[in-house]
Amino acid sequence: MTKATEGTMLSVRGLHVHLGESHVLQGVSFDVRAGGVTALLGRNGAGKTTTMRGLLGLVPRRGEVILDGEDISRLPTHEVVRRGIGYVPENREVFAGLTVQENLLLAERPGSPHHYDLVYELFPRLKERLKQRAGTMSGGEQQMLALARALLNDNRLLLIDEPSQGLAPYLVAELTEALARAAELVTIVLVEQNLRMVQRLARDAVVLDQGRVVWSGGAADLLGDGELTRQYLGVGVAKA
Ligand SMILES: Nc1ncnc2c1ncn2[C@@H]1O[C@H](COP(=O)(O)OP(=O)(O)OP(=O)(O)O)[C@@H](O)[C@H]1O
Repeated sequence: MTKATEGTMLSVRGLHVHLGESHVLQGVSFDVRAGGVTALLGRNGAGKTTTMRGLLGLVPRRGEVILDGEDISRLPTHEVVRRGIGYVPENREVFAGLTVQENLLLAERPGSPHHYDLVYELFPRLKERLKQRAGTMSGGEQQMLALARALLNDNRLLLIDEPSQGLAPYLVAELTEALARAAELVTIVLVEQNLRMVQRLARDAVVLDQGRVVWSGGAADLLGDGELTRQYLGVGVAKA
C-alpha cells in the first residue's frame, strides 16, 4: 500500500453531474485528508453514490478533482483507477459464478503489487474458501470479497459505498474491524448509513444534501450533536 498520513489526498472543487434531466450534483466541493476514513453522509438521494461515480469518471462530470496533487478530472475511468483509486460499489459486484480465487485473480491490476497477505490477514474466511463460488457465499462474505478485490492492489484511495447494507450485526462488527485495519494503510472515503460504524471509523465527515455539501468537519463533532444529525441525516445517534 502507498501509505500517506499527511496532507490532502483528494480535493474536489465544484463537481457537477447531470443525469438525464436531473442536475444531481450542483457544485460539490470537499477535501479528504490523507490517511484514515472520511465519511460521506446524507439522506437517501443526496448524491453520495453519484459523487463516487463522478470522481471515478463513471458519469459525465464537470469540476476539478485533484488526487494527491494531480488533476484527474478529465481522465477516463481506467486511467483514474490506474492512479490508485479503488471502488467498492454498493451492490458488491463480485462474479457470482467464479470462485473466490478467480475473483481475486481477475481483480489484479497489472503493474501493481498484489497484497494477498494483507487480504488473507483481514479476511481469513476468504482464504478458507478460495475454491468456493462467490455466488454461494453469504452476503457478508461477498462484501468481504468485494473489499478484498480493492485492497489487493496498491491503492492510495478507496471509495466504499454502503458496505454494511443488509448484513447481520455480527458481520457488520467484523467488517468494521477489518476496515479499521485497512484504514491504517490506505485513505478511505466511506458512504455508510450505519452511524455506529461511522462513529467507530471516521475521522472526518462531509454531509451532502440535494447535491451540495451542507456540512463538513470532524466526524465526532457531527455525530456528537443530536441537533445536527437530526437536521442533516434525519436520525439521532445512540451513544456508543
Ligand atoms: N441515472 C439517473 N438518472 C436520473 N437521476 C438519477 C440517476 N441516478 C441517480 N439519480 C438521482 O440522483 C439523486 C442522487 O442519487 P444517489 O444515488 O447519488 O444518492 P445517494 O445519496 O447515494 O442515495 P442512496 O443513499 O439512496 O443510495 C437521486 O435523486 C437519484 O434519484
